[in-house]
Amino acid sequence: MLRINDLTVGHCPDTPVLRSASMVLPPHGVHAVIGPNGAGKTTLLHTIAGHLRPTAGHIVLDGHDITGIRPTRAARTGIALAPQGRLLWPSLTVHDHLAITRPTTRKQDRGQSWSLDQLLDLFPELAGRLRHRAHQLSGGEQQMLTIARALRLAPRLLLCDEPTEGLAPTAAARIRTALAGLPRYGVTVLIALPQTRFATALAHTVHVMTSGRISPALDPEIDDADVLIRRHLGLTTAQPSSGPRSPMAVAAGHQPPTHSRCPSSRDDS
Ligand SMILES: Nc1ncnc2c1ncn2[C@@H]1O[C@H](COP(=O)(O)OP(=O)(O)OP(=O)(O)O)[C@@H](O)[C@H]1O
Repeated sequence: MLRINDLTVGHCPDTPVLRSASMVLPPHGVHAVIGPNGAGKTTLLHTIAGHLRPTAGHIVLDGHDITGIRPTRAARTGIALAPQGRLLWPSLTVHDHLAITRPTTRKQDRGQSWSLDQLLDLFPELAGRLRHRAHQLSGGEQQMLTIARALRLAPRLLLCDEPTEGLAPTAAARIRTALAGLPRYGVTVLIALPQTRFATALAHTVHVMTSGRISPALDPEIDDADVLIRRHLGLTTAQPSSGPRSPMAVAAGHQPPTHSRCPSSRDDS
């Protein structure tokens, strides 16, 4: 469904965050990209969603080159983003969020259209909260609303950035169950996560991102995530006695790109 070839993109000129990153996502599954903070997961999702323009490489969705398209066109092409931090409108109610979000997807690119009732079937917790404002919701309910709002766009590809961030285990498990069910409705899901365990419990394929590069796909049913992460980092599988214990801990100290905030690379002129 999605093919990314040799993608290079950054936020600041001459400072790439992703460097020749490549990955292939088969359709109708849940796929995860995992990696430590600062590895570039959000940058990847935002580039697919059209918020950042790559300086090299290609993004191909169902055979169509969508490299560098604008966010509105990405939405029309069937891509929706459930962003990190949720970015809800605090003073609008749950009902408002779902009522004002409508598919802009071109008919031929549209995935399943989600009515309010269908979204409440997916997230029954929101049914009793329709008149509540977003800021009155729990973290788990806010995350459900974030995903529900993205589904209102009738996407074929849902990008989910750290959907369990800050959630209690029970709320995280609810989100996991909902995301795991989406391929049944024809939605392909790409999730960015810092933790290995959640990804391997949910995803059909897992990619590891470190220092702006993406590993080949790992099948969590067959492969051992820690082994893959170690291999990707160029470490031996043997555990050094005095070294860091977890591969993710190693990855966290594995030279994430460091640079100051600078204006976005998108040129809107
Ligand atoms: N708007 C921005 N301007 C400049 N640099 C940025 C901007 N957004 C992110 N970066 C930098 O890009 C790099 C990758 O960040 P990104 O958010 O993509 O990583 P991540 O893997 O999603 O991490 P996290 O889990 O912390 O969100 C980091 O070095 C970060 O500081």
